[in-house]
Amino acid sequence: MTHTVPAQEVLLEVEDLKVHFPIKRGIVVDKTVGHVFAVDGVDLAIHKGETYGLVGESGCGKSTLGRAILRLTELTAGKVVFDGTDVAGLKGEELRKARRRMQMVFQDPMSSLDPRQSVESILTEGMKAHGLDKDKEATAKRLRELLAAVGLPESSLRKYPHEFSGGQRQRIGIARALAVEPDLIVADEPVSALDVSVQAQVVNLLEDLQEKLGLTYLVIAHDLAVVRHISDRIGVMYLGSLVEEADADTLYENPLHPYTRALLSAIPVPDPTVEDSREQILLAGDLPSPARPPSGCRFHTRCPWKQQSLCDTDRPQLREIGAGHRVACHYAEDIRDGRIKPHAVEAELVEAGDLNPDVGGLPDVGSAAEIL
Ligand SMILES: Nc1ncnc2c1ncn2[C@@H]1O[C@H](COP(=O)(O)OP(=O)(O)OP(=O)(O)O)[C@@H](O)[C@H]1O
Repeated sequence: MTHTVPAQEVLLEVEDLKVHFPIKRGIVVDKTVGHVFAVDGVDLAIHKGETYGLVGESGCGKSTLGRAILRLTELTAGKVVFDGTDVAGLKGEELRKARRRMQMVFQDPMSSLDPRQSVESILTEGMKAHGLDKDKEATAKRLRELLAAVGLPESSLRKYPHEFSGGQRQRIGIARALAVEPDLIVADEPVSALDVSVQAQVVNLLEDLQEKLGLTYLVIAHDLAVVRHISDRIGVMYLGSLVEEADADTLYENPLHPYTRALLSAIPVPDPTVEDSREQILLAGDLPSPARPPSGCRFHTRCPWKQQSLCDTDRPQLREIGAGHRVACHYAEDIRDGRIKPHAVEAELVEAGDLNPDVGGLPDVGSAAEIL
C-alpha cells in the first residue's frame, strides 16, 4: 500500500486492483486485439461505518470497480481485502459467505428487480441462498422488520415491482440488500434514476440505516453534488484510477487535482454574484478511450495545468500531500501554492473506440459542465 490509513478500523482494502476487458475480433476464431483498461491500479481503504463516495465521468470505471470488489466481475490483478480476508482468491462456499456480507444496490431498481417476482419472493431469495430462512415465523418477522426499516407497508409483500413508484422500488432494492445482513453496501448511482424530489428521501433513508445498523457504504455517483452530502471521504476517478482522495470537506474546499477542480467548477453556485465571478474550468475534448489511455498522466490531454516535463511521460502515483489527502499529480504542490497557473488546452485528439467496435468509445461524455 502506498498510502497511510488513519487509525480507524478498516473494513475494506483494495490494493492495485485492475480489471482489463479483452477486446476480441475475428470471424471464425476470436482473437484478442487489445484491452479496455476499465480499472487500472486502484488503491483505497474504507473504514467501518463510513461512507466513501466514488465519483467520475461516465466510463471512468466506477461501476467496474464496485462490481470487482463484490467479485461480480473477475479481477485481472490486485487484492480486495474484506475484514482481513483477500476475497480475490476465494472460491465456492468461502466466496458465498463473503458475498453475503457485501451487497449491492443498483441504479435502476426497475431493471434490477425481477418483474415476475413478488416483493416477498425478492426479499427471501437472498435469505434462502444464504440459509437465513430456516424458521417460517422468524422469516415472516424479518420481512416485516425489513419493510418497516425502509418505510414500506406490510401489504407490499404480495405486490410486484411495477405496482410501486421509482422511489419505492429503490426502497425494495435496499431492503433486498439488507435482507442478508451485510456489513458493506456498494450503492451504484442509487438515486440518479429517481426524481429530484425523491432523491433526498432515499439518501436520508440510507443515512438512517447506516446509523441504526452500523453499515459501511461505497456510494458510486457521477455527480459530485450528490456524494458531498452523504460521504465522509471521496475518491475521484479518471480513466481507471483514482486521481484524488480526501475527506469530503477538504475535497470541496481545497481540491488539488486539476480534474477535481474542473468537476467542482462546473457545479453551479446559487448566489448569482459568486456565480458570475468564480473561475470556470472547461475541460477540452472528450474522455479518451480506456482502450487506448494516454501515456504518462492520463489526464494530461485535457489538463489546463499540464507542464512540459513529466506529464506526458510519467504516470503519477497517488501520494499523500496533506493528512488523509492523496493526489496523483506531479505538480500538486505547485498548483496548491499558486506557482503554476492554468492555461488553455488544445485537446490532443484521442480516437475513441476504433479498436473496439463492441465496446465502442465512451457514451456521450462531454465537458465537465455537461457531466454535472
Ligand atoms: N463487460 C465489459 N466488457 C468490455 N468492456 C466493458 C465491460 N464493462 C464495462 N466496460 C468498459 O469499461 C469502461 C468502464 O465502464 P464502467 O461502467 O465501469 O464505467 P462507469 O464509470 O461506471 O460509467 P457509467 O457511470 O456510465 O456506468 C467503459 O469503457 C466500458 O465500456
